[in-house]
Amino acid sequence: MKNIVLLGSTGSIGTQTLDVIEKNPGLGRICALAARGSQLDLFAEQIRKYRPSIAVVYEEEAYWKLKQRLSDVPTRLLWGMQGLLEAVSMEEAELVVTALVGMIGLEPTVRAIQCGKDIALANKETLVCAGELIMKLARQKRVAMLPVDSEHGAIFQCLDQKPAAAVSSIILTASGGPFRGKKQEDLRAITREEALRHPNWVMGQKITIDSATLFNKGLEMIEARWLFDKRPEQIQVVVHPQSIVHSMVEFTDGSILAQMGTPDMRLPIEAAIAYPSRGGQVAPPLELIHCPPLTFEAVDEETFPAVALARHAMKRGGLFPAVLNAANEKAVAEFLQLRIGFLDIYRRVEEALSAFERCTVRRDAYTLEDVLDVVSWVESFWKAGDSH
Ligand SMILES: NC(=O)C1=CN([C@@H]2O[C@H](COP(=O)(O)OP(=O)(O)OC[C@H]3O[C@@H](n4cnc5c(N)ncnc54)[C@H](OP(=O)(O)O)[C@@H]3O)[C@@H](O)[C@H]2O)C=CC1
Ligand SMILES: CC(=O)[C@@H](O)[C@H](O)COP(=O)(O)O
Ligand SMILES: [Mn+2]
Repeated sequence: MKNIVLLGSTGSIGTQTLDVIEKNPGLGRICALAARGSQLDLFAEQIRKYRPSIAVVYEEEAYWKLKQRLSDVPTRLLWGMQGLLEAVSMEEAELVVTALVGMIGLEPTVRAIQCGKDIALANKETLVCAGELIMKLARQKRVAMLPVDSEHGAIFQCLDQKPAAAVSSIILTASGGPFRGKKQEDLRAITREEALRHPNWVMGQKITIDSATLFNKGLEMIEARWLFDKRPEQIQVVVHPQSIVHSMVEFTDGSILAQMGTPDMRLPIEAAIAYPSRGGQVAPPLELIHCPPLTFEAVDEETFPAVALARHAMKRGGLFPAVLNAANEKAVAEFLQLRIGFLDIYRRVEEALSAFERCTVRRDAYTLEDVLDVVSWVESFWKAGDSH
């Protein structure tokens, strides 16, 4: 039984994590919950049900509302970044599930590792922005980095106990998203609703748009590079529209190991929390006889330039992946607010990378503060773009 801090408990990964724990009573005990504060009814209900020692709501206004509503509950309520940092540092915590969305997860993840807590990592943006720094710290602190992202969970299982020198490449599978088979002209008038309709997974809005642009796969390439300590050239992507093979590892002898399962996030969530054991059945098993044919095809990088942009940032290294990620976060938020079109997401990320190229010298080593400065740099870059 692990004592778990769950950051982002009201989201898609957060609610599925709670479902996994409920279905496996021996797996874990919730000692802290955190959310932003946009779904106060659900968050209050979770606090009443799990009675964590600490509950954090990021927004101050939401905190005051919650404090009134939960005056009869012994849970300590906190707010803001300070609250998140306090939750991940709590003495009793053993495992932190990072299921919040975006770069906001960076500081709490770093603090959790500094405090020696194992990490079940869903929040891929943190590794994209600061993977080198985070993995180095995790090695120093002997902290386990357990991937929740379905592809990385699959690779983690394929790599188990294999010597690093025997691995030639990592093959990430991509569903291809809702617009697979379309050309650039078709993407010009894509609506928000069309982009939010993922063919295989029901997820939060930000990652669903990332899957539609294929930036999700770009971010996952960088996530895999750091999690599994591989060179950029060793990370490949193949489109697999059925999302049944969750990813693969190719070995030096040409043999490929794949991990398969129904497309249900409760499986990788459970594998991460239960590691090194395996939990009970939390999702419908894969019935091979009823599976659709499993197909594989190349990524159309001309129509979907996200993979090439991410590969460029990954090879460039240093703070470039943080720029890619921060610019993508801004662009997706604006697309969701109907302020920019679908193709503008690629344009804005590309412009941010080019502008960063012109204004900085390459720095291979960077600090957490440098990464946070990149967020401010992207903010200013954005404002300058808006005023043109
Ligand atoms: N959903 C999926 O199937 C998968 C998701 N991932 C990754 O997991 C992460 C979470 O994704 P997903 O669950 O889809 O996202 P959702 O948008 O569904 O949920 C995000 C969660 O984070 C919380 N949150 C957001 N900002 C803050 C903040 N500042 N402080 C505290 N909590 C905050 C939200 O709280 P509130 O409800 O109050 O806004 C919510 O609980 C992402 O990094 C995503 O890329 C990876 C693989 C699959
Ligand atoms: C479930 C999960 O891990 C998502 O990251 C998923 O992989 C998105 O699908 P795409 O392959 O379309 O990006
Ligand atoms: Mn994924």
